[in-house]
Amino acid sequence: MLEVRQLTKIYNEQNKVENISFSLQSGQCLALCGGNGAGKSTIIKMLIGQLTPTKGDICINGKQVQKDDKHWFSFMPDHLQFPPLLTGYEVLSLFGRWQGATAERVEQCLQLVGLTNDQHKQVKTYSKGMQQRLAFAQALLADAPLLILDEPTNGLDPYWVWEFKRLIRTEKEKGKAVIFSTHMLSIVEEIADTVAFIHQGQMLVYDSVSTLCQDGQSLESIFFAQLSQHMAY
Ligand SMILES: Nc1ncnc2c1ncn2[C@@H]1O[C@H](COP(=O)(O)OP(=O)(O)OP(=O)(O)O)[C@@H](O)[C@H]1O
Repeated sequence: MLEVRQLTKIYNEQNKVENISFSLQSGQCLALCGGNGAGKSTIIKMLIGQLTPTKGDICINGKQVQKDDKHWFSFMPDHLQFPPLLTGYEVLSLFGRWQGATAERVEQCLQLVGLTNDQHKQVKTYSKGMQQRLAFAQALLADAPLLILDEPTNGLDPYWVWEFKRLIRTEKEKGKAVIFSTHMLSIVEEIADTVAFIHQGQMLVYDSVSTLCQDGQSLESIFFAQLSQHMAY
């Protein structure tokens, strides 16, 4: 459903993301991995139309995506600032109104992320993990074919990381495609079908997780091996 070709953003000579190509089918999950400053958020910002690519194509079902064409994805940013005085329920209802979600869907999403009991508390009283779960609920509201999540497990405790993985599997079973960025490679091994390893704006590895890990190697050891090869030049 999604085809990305030669996606490039040149901020300046030192800071750039170049020639990123990948494809994604419905029901599949792609993880974007890489160190700090590798280029993951830049790729995501180009996908969601927040940054104009220097060059490259983004196509959905064979058609080039236009800058303001947003109905094909739901997005969870890495930092989502909520109005602090509103309750969780009020925040999600607002997002629901913008996205055309029903009141029932709002309640369903609050329940999926475990915030039903806290829905009438002001967001300023939420912990970091609770705010992160509210941001995830916001991305689940709409019925878009692709979920794009920027570091969705930041601040989640082990139980909610486990729940996040379960929810993503459910979205995949419903036919949703998922792209997420993360530093947590164990999560990638468990829920992603393909992985792109970005280093200094270049895609060093792009392959299926099962192929990469077929000899029992972990993604961590595979990526470190790639990194040391790359740094040796
Ligand atoms: N607006 C900008 N102007 C210039 N350079 C930028 C800009 N935004 C990001 N960069 C640079 O582009 C590169 C990629 O940054 P990006 O935020 O995409 O990395 P990331 O992989 O998401 O990092 P992290 O894991 O730390 O969030 C970095 O070198 C960064 O300094």
